[in-house]
Amino acid sequence: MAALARREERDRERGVSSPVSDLFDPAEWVAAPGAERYTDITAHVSTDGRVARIAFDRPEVRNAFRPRTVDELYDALDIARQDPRIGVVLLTGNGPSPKDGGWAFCSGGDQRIRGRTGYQYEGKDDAGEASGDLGAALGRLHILEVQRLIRFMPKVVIAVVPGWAAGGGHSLHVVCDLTIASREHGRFKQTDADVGSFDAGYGSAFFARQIGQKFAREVFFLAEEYSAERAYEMGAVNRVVDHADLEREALAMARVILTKSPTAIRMLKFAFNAVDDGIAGQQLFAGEATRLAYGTDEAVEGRDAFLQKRDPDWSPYPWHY
Ligand SMILES: CC(C)(COP(=O)(O)OP(=O)(O)OC[C@H]1O[C@@H](n2cnc3c(N)ncnc32)[C@H](O)[C@@H]1OP(=O)(O)O)[C@@H](O)C(=O)NCCC(=O)NCCSC(=O)CCC(=O)c1ccccc1C(=O)O
Repeated sequence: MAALARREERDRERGVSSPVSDLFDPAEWVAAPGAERYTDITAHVSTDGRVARIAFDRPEVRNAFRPRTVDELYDALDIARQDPRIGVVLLTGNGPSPKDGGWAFCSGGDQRIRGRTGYQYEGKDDAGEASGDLGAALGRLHILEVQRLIRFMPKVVIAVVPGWAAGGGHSLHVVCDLTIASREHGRFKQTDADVGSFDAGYGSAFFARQIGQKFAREVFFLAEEYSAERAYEMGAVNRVVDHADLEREALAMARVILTKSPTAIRMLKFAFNAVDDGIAGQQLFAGEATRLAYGTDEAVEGRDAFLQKRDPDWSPYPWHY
Protein backbone atom coordinates (compact mmCIF):
# COMPACT_ATOMS: atom_id res chain seq x y z
CA MET A 1 0.00 0.00 0.00
CA ALA A 2 2.91 2.35 0.71
CA ALA A 3 4.14 1.43 -2.76
CA LEU A 4 0.81 2.54 -4.12
CA ALA A 5 1.14 5.92 -2.38
CA ARG A 6 4.65 6.33 -3.77
CA ARG A 7 3.51 5.42 -7.26
CA GLU A 8 0.68 7.92 -7.08
CA GLU A 9 3.04 10.61 -5.80
CA ARG A 10 5.42 9.97 -8.68
CA ASP A 11 2.61 9.95 -11.22
CA ARG A 12 1.13 13.12 -9.77
CA GLU A 13 4.45 14.88 -10.24
CA ARG A 14 4.37 13.69 -13.85
CA GLY A 15 0.77 14.93 -14.17
CA VAL A 16 -0.76 11.48 -14.81
CA SER A 17 -2.73 9.01 -12.70
CA SER A 18 -1.76 5.44 -11.91
CA PRO A 19 -4.10 2.68 -13.10
CA VAL A 20 -5.42 1.74 -9.64
CA SER A 21 -7.95 -0.69 -11.11
CA ASP A 22 -8.35 -2.54 -14.41
CA LEU A 23 -11.43 -0.41 -15.15
CA PHE A 24 -9.75 2.87 -14.21
CA ASP A 25 -8.87 5.17 -17.10
CA PRO A 26 -5.81 7.22 -16.03
CA ALA A 27 -6.54 9.78 -18.73
CA GLU A 28 -9.78 10.80 -16.95
CA TRP A 29 -8.50 11.30 -13.40
CA VAL A 30 -5.97 13.05 -11.20
CA ALA A 31 -5.32 12.24 -7.55
CA ALA A 32 -7.66 14.04 -5.14
CA PRO A 33 -6.11 16.51 -2.68
CA GLY A 34 -4.62 14.55 0.24
CA ALA A 35 -5.22 11.18 -1.41
CA GLU A 36 -1.62 10.11 -0.79
CA ARG A 37 -2.39 9.58 2.89
CA TYR A 38 -4.98 6.88 2.18
CA THR A 39 -4.00 3.22 2.38
CA ASP A 40 -7.39 1.48 2.09
CA ILE A 41 -9.09 3.59 -0.55
CA THR A 42 -8.10 5.61 -3.58
CA ALA A 43 -9.53 9.06 -4.30
CA HIS A 44 -9.44 10.93 -7.58
CA VAL A 45 -11.15 13.83 -9.27
CA SER A 46 -11.88 14.07 -12.97
CA THR A 47 -9.42 16.17 -14.92
CA ASP A 48 -12.01 18.98 -15.09
CA GLY A 49 -12.46 18.76 -11.30
CA ARG A 50 -16.21 18.09 -11.42
CA VAL A 51 -16.55 14.38 -10.58
CA ALA A 52 -14.98 12.48 -7.69
CA ARG A 53 -14.00 8.81 -7.93
CA ILE A 54 -13.62 7.16 -4.52
CA ALA A 55 -12.79 3.47 -4.46
CA PHE A 56 -12.27 0.73 -1.90
CA ASP A 57 -8.76 -0.57 -2.42
CA ARG A 58 -8.65 -3.89 -0.61
CA PRO A 59 -9.46 -6.21 -3.52
CA GLU A 60 -7.74 -9.21 -1.87
CA VAL A 61 -10.61 -9.30 0.68
CA ARG A 62 -13.37 -8.31 -1.76
CA ASN A 63 -12.95 -4.71 -0.58
CA ALA A 64 -14.10 -5.42 2.97
CA PHE A 65 -13.81 -2.38 5.22
CA ARG A 66 -12.00 -2.04 8.52
CA PRO A 67 -12.23 1.05 10.77
CA ARG A 68 -9.34 2.71 8.97
CA THR A 69 -11.11 2.17 5.61
CA VAL A 70 -14.23 3.79 6.98
CA ASP A 71 -12.27 6.78 8.36
CA GLU A 72 -10.66 7.31 4.97
CA LEU A 73 -13.93 6.89 3.12
CA TYR A 74 -15.63 9.45 5.33
CA ASP A 75 -12.74 11.87 4.85
CA ALA A 76 -12.71 11.55 1.06
CA LEU A 77 -16.49 11.86 0.80
CA ASP A 78 -16.51 14.92 3.05
CA ILE A 79 -13.80 16.59 0.96
CA ALA A 80 -15.93 15.93 -2.14
CA ARG A 81 -19.00 17.28 -0.31
CA GLN A 82 -17.24 20.55 0.41
CA ASP A 83 -15.72 21.02 -3.04
CA PRO A 84 -18.06 23.45 -4.87
CA ARG A 85 -16.94 22.22 -8.28
CA ILE A 86 -17.84 18.59 -7.63
CA GLY A 87 -21.43 17.63 -8.43
CA VAL A 88 -21.21 13.83 -8.61
CA VAL A 89 -19.30 11.17 -6.69
CA LEU A 90 -18.60 7.72 -8.12
CA LEU A 91 -18.19 5.18 -5.31
CA THR A 92 -16.62 1.95 -6.49
CA GLY A 93 -14.17 -0.85 -5.71
CA ASN A 94 -10.78 -1.36 -7.31
CA GLY A 95 -9.96 -4.72 -8.78
CA PRO A 96 -9.53 -7.41 -9.67
CA SER A 97 -8.14 -9.28 -6.68
CA PRO A 98 -4.47 -10.12 -7.21
CA LYS A 99 -5.16 -13.42 -5.40
CA ASP A 100 -7.91 -14.92 -7.52
CA GLY A 101 -9.06 -12.32 -10.07
CA GLY A 102 -12.40 -11.75 -8.28
CA TRP A 103 -14.16 -8.39 -8.48
CA ALA A 104 -15.93 -6.53 -5.69
CA PHE A 105 -17.64 -3.27 -4.93
CA CYS A 106 -17.48 -3.99 -1.21
CA SER A 107 -18.09 -7.06 0.99
CA GLY A 108 -18.96 -5.10 4.14
CA GLY A 109 -17.22 -5.15 7.48
CA ASP A 110 -13.95 -7.08 7.70
CA GLN A 111 -15.03 -10.08 9.74
CA ARG A 112 -11.47 -10.85 10.82
CA ILE A 113 -11.34 -7.81 13.09
CA ARG A 114 -14.91 -7.78 14.32
CA GLY A 115 -15.06 -7.75 18.11
CA ARG A 116 -17.88 -7.84 20.59
CA THR A 117 -18.27 -4.04 20.60
CA GLY A 118 -17.74 -3.47 16.90
CA TYR A 119 -14.86 -3.41 14.47
CA GLN A 120 -11.39 -3.10 16.01
CA TYR A 121 -8.61 -0.76 14.93
CA GLU A 122 -5.35 -2.42 13.94
CA GLY A 123 -3.36 -3.69 16.88
CA LYS A 124 -6.41 -3.76 19.11
CA ASP A 125 -8.39 -6.78 20.13
CA ASP A 126 -11.34 -7.57 22.32
CA ALA A 127 -9.26 -7.12 25.46
CA GLY A 128 -10.48 -3.56 25.90
CA GLU A 129 -14.10 -4.50 25.82
CA ALA A 130 -14.37 -5.39 29.46
CA SER A 131 -12.95 -2.07 30.53
CA GLY A 132 -15.93 0.19 30.00
CA ASP A 133 -15.14 3.41 28.18
CA LEU A 134 -11.99 2.04 26.62
CA GLY A 135 -13.90 -0.80 25.01
CA ALA A 136 -16.58 1.55 23.72
CA ALA A 137 -13.92 3.75 22.17
CA LEU A 138 -12.30 0.86 20.34
CA GLY A 139 -15.23 -0.89 18.71
CA ARG A 140 -16.60 0.98 15.73
CA LEU A 141 -19.68 0.68 13.54
CA HIS A 142 -19.11 4.02 11.93
CA ILE A 143 -19.97 2.84 8.45
CA LEU A 144 -23.36 4.14 9.52
CA GLU A 145 -21.85 7.66 9.64
CA VAL A 146 -20.68 7.14 6.06
CA GLN A 147 -24.19 6.05 5.10
CA ARG A 148 -25.58 9.28 6.55
CA LEU A 149 -22.94 11.36 4.78
CA ILE A 150 -23.86 9.78 1.43
CA ARG A 151 -27.54 10.22 2.17
CA PHE A 152 -27.29 13.82 3.35
CA MET A 153 -24.62 15.24 1.05
CA PRO A 154 -26.15 17.61 -1.51
CA LYS A 155 -24.46 15.87 -4.42
CA VAL A 156 -25.35 12.77 -6.40
CA VAL A 157 -23.51 9.64 -5.28
CA ILE A 158 -23.43 6.77 -7.80
CA ALA A 159 -22.54 3.23 -6.68
CA VAL A 160 -20.41 1.73 -9.45
CA VAL A 161 -20.57 -2.03 -8.81
CA PRO A 162 -17.87 -4.04 -10.63
CA GLY A 163 -18.35 -7.22 -8.55
CA TRP A 164 -19.67 -8.27 -5.17
CA ALA A 165 -21.88 -5.94 -3.14
CA ALA A 166 -22.34 -8.01 0.05
CA GLY A 167 -23.30 -7.31 3.67
CA GLY A 168 -22.47 -3.71 4.56
CA GLY A 169 -21.32 -3.25 0.94
CA HIS A 170 -24.84 -4.12 -0.17
CA SER A 171 -26.14 -1.46 2.24
CA LEU A 172 -23.77 1.14 0.81
CA HIS A 173 -25.05 0.60 -2.71
CA VAL A 174 -28.62 0.86 -1.36
CA VAL A 175 -27.97 4.25 0.22
CA CYS A 176 -26.29 5.68 -2.89
CA ASP A 177 -28.54 7.76 -5.14
CA LEU A 178 -28.01 5.60 -8.22
CA THR A 179 -26.40 2.23 -8.95
CA ILE A 180 -24.74 1.00 -12.13
CA ALA A 181 -23.49 -2.58 -12.20
CA SER A 182 -21.28 -4.88 -14.25
CA ARG A 183 -23.30 -7.37 -16.28
CA GLU A 184 -20.65 -10.09 -16.02
CA HIS A 185 -19.33 -9.64 -12.48
CA GLY A 186 -21.97 -7.64 -10.59
CA ARG A 187 -23.20 -9.87 -7.72
CA PHE A 188 -25.41 -8.97 -4.81
CA LYS A 189 -25.95 -10.76 -1.52
CA GLN A 190 -27.17 -9.52 1.82
CA THR A 191 -25.20 -11.69 4.23
CA ASP A 192 -25.98 -9.76 7.43
CA ALA A 193 -28.15 -12.50 8.92
CA ASP A 194 -25.52 -15.13 8.05
CA VAL A 195 -22.92 -13.43 10.23
CA GLY A 196 -25.14 -12.21 13.07
CA SER A 197 -25.36 -8.61 11.88
CA PHE A 198 -28.35 -6.52 10.88
CA ASP A 199 -28.49 -3.16 9.19
CA ALA A 200 -31.89 -2.11 10.48
CA GLY A 201 -31.84 1.33 8.84
CA TYR A 202 -31.15 2.32 5.26
CA GLY A 203 -29.81 -1.13 4.37
CA SER A 204 -33.13 -2.86 5.09
CA ALA A 205 -36.07 -0.56 5.84
CA PHE A 206 -35.13 1.96 3.18
CA PHE A 207 -34.25 -0.90 0.79
CA ALA A 208 -37.83 -2.13 1.21
CA ARG A 209 -39.07 1.35 0.26
CA GLN A 210 -36.97 1.10 -2.90
CA ILE A 211 -37.89 -2.36 -4.13
CA GLY A 212 -40.89 -3.41 -2.04
CA GLN A 213 -41.31 -5.38 1.16
CA LYS A 214 -41.44 -8.87 -0.33
CA PHE A 215 -38.28 -8.54 -2.39
CA ALA A 216 -36.38 -6.86 0.45
CA ARG A 217 -37.37 -9.54 2.95
CA GLU A 218 -36.36 -12.24 0.48
CA VAL A 219 -32.92 -10.63 0.02
CA PHE A 220 -32.31 -10.49 3.78
CA PHE A 221 -34.07 -13.63 4.98
CA LEU A 222 -32.69 -16.00 2.33
CA ALA A 223 -29.35 -14.23 1.84
CA GLU A 224 -29.03 -15.72 -1.62
CA GLU A 225 -26.73 -14.41 -4.30
CA TYR A 226 -28.49 -12.49 -7.07
CA SER A 227 -27.21 -11.10 -10.34
CA ALA A 228 -27.04 -7.54 -11.62
CA GLU A 229 -29.85 -8.36 -14.07
CA ARG A 230 -32.03 -9.65 -11.21
CA ALA A 231 -31.22 -6.52 -9.19
CA TYR A 232 -32.30 -4.45 -12.19
CA GLU A 233 -35.58 -6.37 -12.46
CA MET A 234 -36.27 -5.70 -8.78
CA GLY A 235 -35.58 -1.99 -9.16
CA ALA A 236 -32.44 -2.07 -7.02
CA VAL A 237 -30.10 -1.08 -9.84
CA ASN A 238 -30.48 1.65 -12.46
CA ARG A 239 -28.29 0.24 -15.22
CA VAL A 240 -26.48 -2.97 -16.07
CA VAL A 241 -23.62 -2.52 -18.51
CA ASP A 242 -20.77 -4.54 -19.96
CA HIS A 243 -17.96 -4.88 -17.44
CA ALA A 244 -15.37 -3.23 -19.67
CA ASP A 245 -17.63 -0.19 -20.07
CA LEU A 246 -18.64 0.19 -16.42
CA GLU A 247 -16.60 3.20 -15.39
CA ARG A 248 -16.97 4.89 -18.77
CA GLU A 249 -20.77 4.57 -18.51
CA ALA A 250 -20.75 5.76 -14.90
CA LEU A 251 -18.73 8.82 -15.86
CA ALA A 252 -21.13 9.46 -18.76
CA MET A 253 -24.06 9.37 -16.31
CA ALA A 254 -22.22 11.82 -14.09
CA ARG A 255 -21.62 14.15 -17.01
CA VAL A 256 -25.34 14.18 -17.86
CA ILE A 257 -26.16 15.12 -14.25
CA LEU A 258 -23.58 17.90 -14.42
CA THR A 259 -25.55 19.53 -17.25
CA LYS A 260 -28.42 20.16 -14.80
CA SER A 261 -29.02 23.00 -12.36
CA PRO A 262 -27.02 22.32 -9.15
CA THR A 263 -29.79 23.88 -7.07
CA ALA A 264 -32.48 21.77 -8.73
CA ILE A 265 -30.51 18.56 -8.23
CA ARG A 266 -29.82 19.45 -4.58
CA MET A 267 -33.46 20.26 -3.85
CA LEU A 268 -34.62 17.12 -5.66
CA LYS A 269 -32.24 14.86 -3.71
CA PHE A 270 -33.47 16.30 -0.43
CA ALA A 271 -37.09 16.10 -1.60
CA PHE A 272 -36.66 12.40 -2.46
CA ASN A 273 -35.05 11.86 0.95
CA ALA A 274 -37.47 13.89 3.04
CA VAL A 275 -40.41 11.56 2.81
CA ASP A 276 -38.38 8.73 4.39
CA ASP A 277 -36.10 10.72 6.70
CA GLY A 278 -38.63 12.26 9.09
CA ILE A 279 -37.69 15.53 10.77
CA ALA A 280 -34.03 15.09 9.74
CA GLY A 281 -35.14 14.97 6.11
CA GLN A 282 -37.40 17.97 6.58
CA GLN A 283 -34.56 19.85 8.28
CA LEU A 284 -32.23 19.29 5.33
CA PHE A 285 -34.83 20.30 2.77
CA ALA A 286 -35.85 23.31 4.86
CA GLY A 287 -32.23 24.37 5.33
CA GLU A 288 -31.77 24.54 1.58
CA ALA A 289 -35.08 26.42 1.25
CA THR A 290 -33.85 28.94 3.84
CA ARG A 291 -30.60 29.34 1.94
CA LEU A 292 -32.62 30.12 -1.20
CA ALA A 293 -34.80 32.58 0.71
CA TYR A 294 -31.72 34.41 2.01
CA GLY A 295 -30.92 35.27 -1.60
CA THR A 296 -34.17 37.26 -2.05
CA ASP A 297 -34.56 41.04 -1.66
CA GLU A 298 -37.28 40.32 0.88
CA ALA A 299 -34.92 38.50 3.25
CA VAL A 300 -32.24 41.15 2.70
CA GLU A 301 -34.80 43.79 3.75
CA GLY A 302 -35.45 41.88 7.00
CA ARG A 303 -31.75 41.72 7.80
CA ASP A 304 -31.09 45.36 6.85
CA ALA A 305 -34.05 46.64 8.88
CA PHE A 306 -32.67 44.92 11.96
CA LEU A 307 -29.15 46.25 11.42
CA GLN A 308 -30.48 49.76 10.70
CA LYS A 309 -32.77 49.67 13.77
CA ARG A 310 -35.95 50.40 11.79
CA ASP A 311 -39.17 48.58 10.98
CA PRO A 312 -38.91 46.36 7.89
CA ASP A 313 -40.76 47.55 4.78
CA TRP A 314 -42.45 44.45 3.35
CA SER A 315 -44.66 46.47 0.95
CA PRO A 316 -42.82 45.48 -2.26
CA TYR A 317 -43.32 41.77 -1.46
CA PRO A 318 -46.74 40.29 -2.21
CA TRP A 319 -48.38 37.39 -0.36
CA HIS A 320 -47.88 35.02 -3.30
CA TYR A 321 -50.51 32.42 -4.10
C1 LIG B 1 -18.45 -11.47 -0.82
C2 LIG B 1 -18.44 -12.97 -0.95
C3 LIG B 1 -19.86 -13.49 -1.26
C4 LIG B 1 -17.51 -13.33 -2.12
O1 LIG B 1 -17.39 -14.72 -2.25
P1 LIG B 1 -16.21 -15.32 -3.14
O2 LIG B 1 -16.15 -14.63 -4.44
O3 LIG B 1 -16.39 -16.81 -3.14
O4 LIG B 1 -14.88 -14.92 -2.40
P2 LIG B 1 -14.26 -15.49 -1.04
O5 LIG B 1 -13.33 -16.60 -1.33
O6 LIG B 1 -15.32 -15.73 -0.04
O7 LIG B 1 -13.44 -14.20 -0.56
C5 LIG B 1 -12.14 -13.90 -1.08
C6 LIG B 1 -11.27 -13.53 0.09
O8 LIG B 1 -11.82 -12.36 0.70
C7 LIG B 1 -12.10 -12.58 2.07
N1 LIG B 1 -13.29 -11.82 2.45
C8 LIG B 1 -14.39 -11.61 1.73
N2 LIG B 1 -15.27 -10.86 2.40
C9 LIG B 1 -14.69 -10.58 3.58
C10 LIG B 1 -15.10 -9.84 4.73
N3 LIG B 1 -16.30 -9.20 4.77
N4 LIG B 1 -14.28 -9.78 5.78
C11 LIG B 1 -13.06 -10.39 5.74
N5 LIG B 1 -12.61 -11.09 4.68
C12 LIG B 1 -13.41 -11.19 3.63
C13 LIG B 1 -12.34 -14.08 2.16
O9 LIG B 1 -12.15 -14.54 3.47
C14 LIG B 1 -11.28 -14.59 1.19
O10 LIG B 1 -10.02 -14.52 1.84
P3 LIG B 1 -8.95 -15.73 1.70
O11 LIG B 1 -7.85 -15.36 2.61
O12 LIG B 1 -8.56 -15.72 0.25
O13 LIG B 1 -9.68 -16.97 2.08
C15 LIG B 1 -17.93 -13.65 0.32
O14 LIG B 1 -16.56 -13.38 0.47
C16 LIG B 1 -18.64 -13.23 1.55
O15 LIG B 1 -19.73 -13.69 1.83
N6 LIG B 1 -18.03 -12.36 2.33
C17 LIG B 1 -18.51 -11.95 3.62
C18 LIG B 1 -19.63 -10.94 3.47
C19 LIG B 1 -20.11 -10.51 4.85
O16 LIG B 1 -20.70 -11.29 5.55
N7 LIG B 1 -19.85 -9.27 5.23
C20 LIG B 1 -20.14 -8.76 6.53
C21 LIG B 1 -21.61 -8.41 6.72
S1 LIG B 1 -21.86 -7.50 8.22
C22 LIG B 1 -21.15 -6.02 7.77
O17 LIG B 1 -20.95 -5.71 6.66
C23 LIG B 1 -20.70 -5.10 8.82
C24 LIG B 1 -21.72 -4.56 9.59
C25 LIG B 1 -22.17 -3.30 9.10
O18 LIG B 1 -21.63 -2.76 8.18
C26 LIG B 1 -23.29 -2.76 9.77
C27 LIG B 1 -23.39 -2.91 11.13
C28 LIG B 1 -24.46 -2.38 11.78
C29 LIG B 1 -25.43 -1.73 11.05
C30 LIG B 1 -25.30 -1.59 9.70
C31 LIG B 1 -24.24 -2.15 9.04
C32 LIG B 1 -24.18 -2.12 7.59
O19 LIG B 1 -24.39 -3.19 6.97
O20 LIG B 1 -23.86 -1.09 7.00
